Amino acid sequence: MNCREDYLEWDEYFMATAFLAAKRSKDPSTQVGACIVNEDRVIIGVGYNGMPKGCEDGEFPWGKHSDDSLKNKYMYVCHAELNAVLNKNTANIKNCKIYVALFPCNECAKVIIQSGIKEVIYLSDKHAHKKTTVASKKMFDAVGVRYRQFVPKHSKIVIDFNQINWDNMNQLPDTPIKNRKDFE
Ligand SMILES: Nc1ccn([C@H]2C[C@H](O)[C@@H](COP(=O)(O)O)O2)c(=O)n1
Ligand SMILES: [Zn+2]
Repeated sequence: MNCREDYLEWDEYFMATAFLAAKRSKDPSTQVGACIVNEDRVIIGVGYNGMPKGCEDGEFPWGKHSDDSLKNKYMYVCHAELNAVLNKNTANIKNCKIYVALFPCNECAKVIIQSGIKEVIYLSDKHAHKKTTVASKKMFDAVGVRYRQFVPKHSKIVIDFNQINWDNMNQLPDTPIKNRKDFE
């Protein structure tokens, strides 16, 4: 039997991990995830955008259109990249890569640079026109942090919790069809 050919490539795997982390975000409008990977292709930190620990969701705003900036989320929310760096499980993250759904803002760019991350792989650059993004690129260019866009081969990666059961069943030729219904 030959090995599978439709397995995830490394970039897909790490970007998908970032997107899975984003599913934890409580931000009603934009959920962002980030995944930091070391030189051995080991994930050493994952994060998503959220309120700081202890800042209760009921007490802090998720809106963004109030004239009073204290009533908007931007004052409080921690970005996915920041959380991924803070969540790292190793002291040294020099020469790591960070996979992130959106191009990092200038504040995250500072954190990325200071932590020693050397490459940013992003999916969307939809805020390219904003000064925060221009500033990020200016800093990355100045210090030699590489950045490149990830172009997915598959627009969707489906996680089906039932699949593990189906695969096992398929390896058992005698399994009655009626039992397979339990896993549908
Ligand atoms: N690179 C980024 C960009 C944005 N975020 C977070 C910050 C907010 O929670 C949300 C953006 O909200 P929007 O202005 O689209 O309503 O995404 C991030 O974590 N990393
Ligand atoms: Zn940011």
